[in-house]
Formats: sequence, C-alpha cells, structure tokens
Amino acid sequence: MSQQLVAFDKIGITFNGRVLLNSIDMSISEGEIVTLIGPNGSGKSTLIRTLLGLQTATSGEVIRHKSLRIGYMPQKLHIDPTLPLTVKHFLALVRGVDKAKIVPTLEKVGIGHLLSSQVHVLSGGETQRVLLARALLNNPNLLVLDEPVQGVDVNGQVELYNLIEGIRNELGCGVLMVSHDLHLVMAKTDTVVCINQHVCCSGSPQHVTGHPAYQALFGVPGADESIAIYAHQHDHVHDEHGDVLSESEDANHKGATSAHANCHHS
Ligand SMILES: Nc1ncnc2c1ncn2[C@@H]1O[C@H](COP(=O)(O)OP(=O)(O)OP(=O)(O)O)[C@@H](O)[C@H]1O
Repeated sequence: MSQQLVAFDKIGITFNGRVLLNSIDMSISEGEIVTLIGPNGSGKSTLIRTLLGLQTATSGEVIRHKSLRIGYMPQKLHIDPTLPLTVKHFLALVRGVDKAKIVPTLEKVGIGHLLSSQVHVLSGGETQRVLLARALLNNPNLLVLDEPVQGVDVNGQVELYNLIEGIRNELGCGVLMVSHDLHLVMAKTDTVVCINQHVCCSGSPQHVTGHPAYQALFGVPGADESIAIYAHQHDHVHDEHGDVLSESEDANHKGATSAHANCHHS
C-alpha cells in the first residue's frame, strides 16, 4: 500500500471570530493526485499555507510523514520585471540545488531551450513550467501546486496536466493541486476534495455525475459528455461563515438570510 505522506486531522482556522477552515480531514499518499476544489474564498490557499507551515492552525493537526519533502509551485511568479534574471539563474536560487540538475529538469518539463531566457519575457505556460521545474529541483515526494494552470490557455492546460501526471508516474510522488473547476483536471485526478471552509465532499472521479450541487458551485454550461464533472451529495447547509447548521438552525437561518448559493443543496 502507498505510504501516506500527509494528513490533515480536523484542521480549523479562525481569525477574529471568523471561521476560515473548519475541521478539515484529508490525506495525500505517494503516487496519488489529489485535487482541492472550492469557490473563491473557500480556504484552499489557506489550507495549502497550513501544509507549508506558513499558517498556524487554530485547532487540529497536520501529520507529516518523516520522509515528507514538498516541492511547492505558487500561483504566480513575483519578480521585479526590471531585474535581469535568466531562467538558469532563477533556478540556481533554489536552496541547496544541484546545479547539474537544472538542464535535465527543464528538459523534463519541456522547456530546455529556455535556459538562457529572461524570466519576465516568458509566456504564461512557460512561466508555469519554470515554476514546476523549481518545485521539482527540491527533490519532492509531494508536489503542491496552487492553481498550476493559471494564465494558460486550454490546450496549454491539457499539456500541463499531462505533464504533471507524467511526472507523478515517473517519480511516484504525491500531488496536491488546487483548482477552481474540474473540467480539465478531472481525468488526471485520483481524488477530489471539495471544500467550502469545511470538506463538503470528497471522492474519486468515478463517482462523477452531473450533480446540481457541483453545477451550482461552478456551473457547467456547454460541458460535453466527454468532459467529466465532479458532483457531490450535499445534505447540509452552511451559514455565511461556512459553519454547518443543524436542522433547527437551518430553519432559523433560512428566515434570516437569502440562499447561500455556495453550499446549499440536497
Ligand atoms: N491571514 C489571514 N487573516 C485573515 N483572513 C484571511 C487570512 N488569510 C486568508 N484569509 C481569508 O480567508 C478566506 C479564504 O482565503 P483563501 O485565499 O484561502 O481562499 P481560496 O479558496 O484560496 O480563494 P481563491 O480561490 O480566491 O484563491 C478569504 O476570505 C481570505 O480573505
């Protein structure tokens, strides 16, 4: 059985009385691709920051296997565009990097020819590949990718997801990806965890159906049948803080607020 790399055990985060995450349970194992989805502000990045140790949980625990080594790919590359910096020099900044690995790693992600290019002239897709290369240079057994296809056109997204799957197959690493929707990422995902402050649902893509709950969250207009759509059963109601309401609270809440579109399904 695959080694579990990390587990979130009832992770909760509260700021000034506002619940950002509520009792999140999930895990990622070697060789597993887990996709975290949820609407804007649902806490995806906060959960990733907690995994990276940049955010302290108010309650619960992140259980890391002693072998855990994370390669993190952020949403965006923040570099002063006036700063001359080649891809090679950018990657040489990775702490403890084996410089002999830079060229083969760039080749692995399909951009060996960009070694001497300036980072600020790269296209969106090229930039994402450089960031992926940087994550790989950390020799990870868990890749953490925060919206890896951001700023990439649809064809480029398919290519990137294929690349990520190929890397998983080659290295046997776990992958935790954040995504806003699943139209393209679905076929490359073993497990989906849908959060909206708490875990709304999780499961394998095999259970995908065109459930109205998912469609209410993300919309699926025009999705053809070859595109898999993640769906979940939702038998509870959230308040505006993401907390799950009891039946009596729900009845009161319905009177007090308009429908909370994010997670109010049956
Ligand atoms: N340090 C913090 N202090 C207070 N509030 C915070 C902090 N970090 C995040 N938040 C709030 O937590 C909520 C969740 O933010 P988060 O960035 O995790 O959402 P997300 O699901 O990644 O959203 P998006 O899809 O828009 O990237 C937001 O409302 C944000 O304003």
